[in-house]
Parts: sequence; C-alpha cells; structure tokens
Amino acid sequence: QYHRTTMNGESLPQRLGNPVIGIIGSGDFSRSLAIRLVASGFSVVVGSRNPKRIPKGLFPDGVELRSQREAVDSAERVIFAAIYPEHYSTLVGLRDGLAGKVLVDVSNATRLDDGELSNAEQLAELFPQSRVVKGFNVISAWALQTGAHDGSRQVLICSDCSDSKATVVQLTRRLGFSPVDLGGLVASRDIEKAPLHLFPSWEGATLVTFLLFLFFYGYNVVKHVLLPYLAHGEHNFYQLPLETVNQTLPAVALILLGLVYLPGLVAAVLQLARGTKYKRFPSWLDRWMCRRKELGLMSFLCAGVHAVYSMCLTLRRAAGYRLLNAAYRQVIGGWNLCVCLSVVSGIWN
Ligand SMILES: NC(=O)C1=CN([C@@H]2O[C@H](COP(=O)(O)OP(=O)(O)OC[C@H]3O[C@@H](n4cnc5c(N)ncnc54)[C@H](OP(=O)(O)O)[C@@H]3O)[C@@H](O)[C@H]2O)C=CC1
Ligand SMILES: [Fe+3]
Repeated sequence: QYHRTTMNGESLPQRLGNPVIGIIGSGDFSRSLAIRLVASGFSVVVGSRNPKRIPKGLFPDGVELRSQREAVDSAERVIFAAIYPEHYSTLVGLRDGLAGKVLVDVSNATRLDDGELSNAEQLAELFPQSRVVKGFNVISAWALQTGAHDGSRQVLICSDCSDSKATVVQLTRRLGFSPVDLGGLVASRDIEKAPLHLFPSWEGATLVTFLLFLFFYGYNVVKHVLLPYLAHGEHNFYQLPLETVNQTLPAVALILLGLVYLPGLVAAVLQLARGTKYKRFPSWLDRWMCRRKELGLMSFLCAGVHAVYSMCLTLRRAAGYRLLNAAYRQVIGGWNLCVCLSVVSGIWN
C-alpha cells in the first residue's frame, strides 16, 4: 500500500491493483460493507461527519476513517452512500469531489405507495455530474458480513450509465454476490420496494392454498356439521377445530399437488398444438410454471400437518379407550356405573 497526497498535504490511502472504495456514513451498513470489501481485497475509506467519534475496532484493520470530504477525494471511482436518503441533501457540499464518480445508492423505500421519484433518482438529481447506480439495498448488513447464502445472493442493480453499472456489477461479483442488471435508473423504484415485499415468490402459492382451504373447510362444515345438525339435530360442532381441519388438509394437499403437475401437461399440449417448442408460453402459464416449487412445498406442508393431526387424533381416541377400560374395571370392582360413564363421556367429547 502506498499513499498519495491531497492539496493540503495529507496522505490518502491507495493500493496498487485494488481500487480504493469510498463509503459515506459509518453505520451498520457501512461497517458490514467495509468488512466485506476488505475481505475481498479492496482498500476502503469511510467518510464520517465525525471520524474521531467512531470507536476503535468497530471497523476492521485496513479501513481508513476520514472526513466525508477526504473519503470522497480518496475514492478512485466508486463511492457508496450508506446514509439514509433524508440526509442526502447534506452531501451537496461534496458535489465537485463526487463529479464523474460512481455513486452507489443502497437505500430502501419505507412505503409501498408510488411516490414520483425513487431515492436513487433524487440522488441523481442532487448530483447531476455523478453516475448514480442503485444496488445492494436488498442485501442486509448481516448477509454482507456472514457471506451470501442462496436466498440472499442476488443484488439488483440499475443505472442510466452503463459503464458505471458494469463497474458495480463487477464489484458485486468480487464480493461473492450475483448481480442482476435491471436496466435504467427508473427500475430503482421497484428495486427500492423489493425488501418491503415479504417472500414475493410465495404470494401466489399462499393465496391459492388459503382459498382452497377456505373452500374445502366450508364444504366439510356444511357436510359433516351443519347438515347433520339440521337433519337429525346432531351436535358435531366440537369437530370444527380438529376433525374438520383434518378432513380439509388432505384435499388441499392433493389439489395443490395436482396444480404442480397440471401446468406441465398444459404446456405439453400447447407445444403439440403449436407444433413447435420455440415459442413463448402465455404469461399466465409462465408464471404458473415458475410457482410449481412453492405450490409443491405448500402441498407437502398440508400433508405433513394432516399426518401430525391424524396421529394426535388417534392418540386422543386411544386415550379415550383406555379411560373406558379403566371405568369398566372399576364398575366390575363395584363402582357406580353412572358416575363412571358421565366422567368418561365428559372427557371423550
Ligand atoms: N442496515 C441494513 O441492514 C441495511 C441498510 N441499508 C441502507 O443503508 C443506509 C444506511 O443504513 P444503516 O447503516 O443501517 O443506518 P445507520 O443509522 O446505522 O447509519 C447511518 C449513518 O449515516 C451517517 N450520516 C451522514 N449524514 C447524516 C446525517 N445528516 N444525520 C444522521 N446520520 C448521517 C452517519 O454516519 P456518521 O455519523 O459517521 O456521519 C450514520 O452512521 C440506509 O439508506 C439503509 O436503507 C440497505 C440495506 C440493508
Ligand atoms: Fe389421510
């Protein structure tokens, strides 16, 4: 590592071959990103409003803690803005230092409703001479530190400057994540909202499972509880929380399993009818095919819960028989039959 100097004679970090990356802000995200960057061989300069206040040991060795201005000047090409968007305007004094550099916006939206401009677009308006790239907002500080695992590997990236985007894409790969290029900066509106959607790919499967459950539960309530009550005055309402649910679950599981296999058949028929497989499926079929894994796992979940329920219900019945047996023995032994039976029937129901 060697040092170059600023106009006022201070030395700034730089390492041959590995560009110096700047990070503005010294919070959770900044710290985790710095750890990851250093581990991947980059030099890092963190720019804080008050670098002296940062406790020793918070950032790993190899990270320089400087003022915001110095960090911006030291960073060769890429600077992360790891601060909340409300504070972007406090950086306008650094405009000249940031000119021509790649400014990465990592912020998230706080609400789902459609505002006009995304945080990244507002940052680009504040710094027209910088190249704003959106990225890393879908990666938690925790995932940055512990390393990427399957679900959190993807980093959604977009920018209006393709060169700068390519730089961030490359950087993302070196950090061990999978970059996904979503096009121009306007895509940042969706990217910023991505973390607000909980398990996005599960929405459809969960809704289908819920609706199927509702339908079959209703059917079973009518068939096994309401009709016997209306026809013969039978009181089967105690079945609602356990038996009826347990009758519903296998039906839901089987239909869901059918929904896993059905789109494959539909697709095959469609290909035969079209006489070619080199044509896109209609989008509804495409989406359905992409959700087969979730549907299958939901089916498995219902079947699993059904198995557990069935086992518990059988155990409950077995306990009932044991009790009946005990009552019988006591009657033989001279107990009052009426007392025993009333106790047993109370527990049985
Ligand atoms: N934490 C996470 O898991 C993730 C965070 N993000 C995004 O990263 C950004 C930073 O988040 P996070 O690190 O958690 O937040 P923190 O609150 O931990 O850190 C924010 C930092 O901003 C700096 N800052 C600069 N200017 C101001 C100002 N005017 N007022 C207050 N603070 C200022 C502060 O550093 P200093 O005092 O040194 O100047 C502060 O440490 C956010 O936009 C967030 O959406 C994105 C994905 C995940
Ligand atoms: Fe069964």
